[in-house]
Amino acid sequence: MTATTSTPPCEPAIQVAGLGKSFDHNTVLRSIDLTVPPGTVYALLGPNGAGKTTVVRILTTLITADTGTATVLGHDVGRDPGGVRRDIGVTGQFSAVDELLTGRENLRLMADLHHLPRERGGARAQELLERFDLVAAGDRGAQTYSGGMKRRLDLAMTLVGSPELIFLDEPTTGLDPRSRRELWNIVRELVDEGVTVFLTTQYLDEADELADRVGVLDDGGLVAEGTSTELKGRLPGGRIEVAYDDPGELAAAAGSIEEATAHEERLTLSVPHDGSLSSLRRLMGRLDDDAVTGLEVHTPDLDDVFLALTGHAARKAEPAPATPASPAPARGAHASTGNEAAR
Ligand SMILES: Nc1ncnc2c1ncn2[C@@H]1O[C@H](COP(=O)(O)OP(=O)(O)OP(=O)(O)O)[C@@H](O)[C@H]1O
Repeated sequence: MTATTSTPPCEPAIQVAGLGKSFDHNTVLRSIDLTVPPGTVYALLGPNGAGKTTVVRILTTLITADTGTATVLGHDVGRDPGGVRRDIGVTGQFSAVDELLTGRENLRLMADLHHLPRERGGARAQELLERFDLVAAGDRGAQTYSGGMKRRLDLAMTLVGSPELIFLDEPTTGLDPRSRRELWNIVRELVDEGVTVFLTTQYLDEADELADRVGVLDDGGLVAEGTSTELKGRLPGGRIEVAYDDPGELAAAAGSIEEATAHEERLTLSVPHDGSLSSLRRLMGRLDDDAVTGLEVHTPDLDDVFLALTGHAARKAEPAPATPASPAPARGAHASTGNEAAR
């Protein structure tokens, strides 16, 4: 499957400026700005209640913003919601899968909603069952599926219409580690095919693994934005520890690398490091192979970044039971697929 690309290559897939939203007197989003280039993954990272789903709901035209502007694939979300809905796919926190139908029937239903001719719809369902490793289970009722299988089917249903941009709202919450990895691989494949992905997550490792850019949302404000490496690079504390056997060699190295600190008692040299491969390479080029006995890279992780930026911890991946705790809403409930948005 290849995503159709109607957006000119240089135009951002998503462009948001000054987006604000309040519910009654509760200000949920305060002037959010962000840009997502086509064919990339943007992760909106934040704890429960930060406002992530509200951003997704505005960008997918389910609700309107109070202030600011947003364009999605060139369509203004306020003036041309139909254009947005036509070109996107959305997989929400609650599954759109109808458990009374088989996997194949769910996919065919989506194909019907996209007005695919019958034969084409059948072929598309088969193609997606194969792609999502659901062929063996395709003719079984979806109520017999594991949490990971349901999530894969849900995403497959979103892809029936070959959207060029997909929104994934907390795609792996509640999945076990293996199912999370499977889903990550699927997301990577989609991006390789040119699909743009906007995902929300509470998981630092998910943002780290998947995203080209990460926006850190806390209490309705974007407190930082950048690549995962850039965000980590903002923190002091990244360093490379180089070990020696010979105090003379250590002293010589400390003399030649001015930003380094020698720890004579443990025979190590500590060199500040921004976490990039290039700075590691540069340092390696300056070390004497014969003198060095070991090397360790200490890099701050996104958890450190989050704590430093917000003053509180985000959530670490914690495998939950494979079956989602919440029942699936009836078909037609909000924010399950792009097609839902279109109805
Ligand atoms: N329709 C609504 N009416 C009133 N308040 C709402 C509504 N939708 C969201 N909120 C409030 O907005 C805030 C942000 O909610 P949102 O669902 O966007 O957060 P989130 O970051 O997606 O959280 P989670 O990770 O728990 O899904 C919360 O305080 C929530 O109670």
